Amino acid sequence: MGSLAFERITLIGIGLIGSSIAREIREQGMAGHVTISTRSPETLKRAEELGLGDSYTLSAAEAVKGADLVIVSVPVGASGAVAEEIAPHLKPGALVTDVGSTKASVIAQMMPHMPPHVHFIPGHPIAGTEKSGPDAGFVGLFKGRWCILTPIEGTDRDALALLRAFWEAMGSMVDEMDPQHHDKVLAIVSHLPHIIAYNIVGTADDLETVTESEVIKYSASGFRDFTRLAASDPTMWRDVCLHNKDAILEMLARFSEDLAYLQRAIRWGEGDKLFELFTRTRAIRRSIVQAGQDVDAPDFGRHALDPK
Ligand SMILES: NC(=O)C1=CN([C@@H]2O[C@H](COP(=O)(O)OP(=O)(O)OC[C@H]3O[C@@H](n4cnc5c(N)ncnc54)[C@H](O)[C@@H]3O)[C@@H](O)[C@H]2O)C=CC1
Ligand SMILES: O=C(O)C(=O)Cc1ccc(O)cc1
Repeated sequence: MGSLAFERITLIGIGLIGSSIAREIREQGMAGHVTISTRSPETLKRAEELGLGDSYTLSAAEAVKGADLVIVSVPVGASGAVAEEIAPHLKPGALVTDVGSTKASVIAQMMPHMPPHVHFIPGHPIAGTEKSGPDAGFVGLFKGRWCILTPIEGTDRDALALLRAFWEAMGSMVDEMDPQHHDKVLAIVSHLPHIIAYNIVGTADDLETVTESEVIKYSASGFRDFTRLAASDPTMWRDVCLHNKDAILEMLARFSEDLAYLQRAIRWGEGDKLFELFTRTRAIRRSIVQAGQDVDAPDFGRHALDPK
């Protein structure tokens, strides 16, 4: 086993994120035994075919028995039901975490079920792709990416340090954040971009004159980047929208105001306003690239002409 090792790790949900964690655990020998549980028999069978764990069960309750670390990687809307099912079977001292894209709602759903003898620490790796399912995961997904932990007041320091070490072993950089703050930040940097992508691709699809011909034909342009995001998992993103409603609506209101400003500048031919905005945003892109936050995965919509 590797230097950071758990006797038994249980993964509930074995899609893109769960299976990437499983692959990394396997690669690094981080567990004596990995139990995998998921809702659908087909996905469980596929996880077994891929050899992602040591044992497989459709029962989340069975899966968590004796586990030292339980990682819940299901759509955020399913967190409460999973917590309710596993709670009575958790071993005293077990560390329970999740990877959900929203945090306040996951805490509200899971916390009431958590027995006092376990450590529940919510988390969110800021790493992913538009793909889903157990085949989509890969070793290295979390490398060099942030993972945000949103510990609840009174969280055991040793348990927190252990979860931090776990994500560092996954290759991530770890930050701690208040859950409400997390939800606001993620609303603008992740949730809105996806909503905008779903919207623009939907609009293009509604414009019947361009679909099935020009949209596909000329998609090697900016539109292509949007189609990647808009191909993301519908269940996952439905849940994100429903479970980070307030922060998303707040950011959408700001977005609409700023869009109206842009619309007005275009209508009135105010080139200086457009130029000023486009110059400011270009600087942001460059600072992200410089900070090493540009991603290496070939599928991330990067263009050959992007700044290095
Ligand atoms: N896809 C991404 O890029 C990222 C996703 N996340 C979060 O990670 C979580 C999982 O997302 P993905 O792995 O991408 O999704 P996925 O769709 O690839 O996998 C979801 C897994 O959850 C299982 N599942 C669904 N409902 C369930 C239930 N009620 N009980 C037990 N298992 C259930 C599915 O069978 C599947 O194994 C979500 O909460 C998402 O917000 C976090 C970071 C990035
Ligand atoms: O595919 C992309 O570009 C992403 O933004 C991946 C992603 C999706 C959801 C998250 O909560 C974190 C990362």
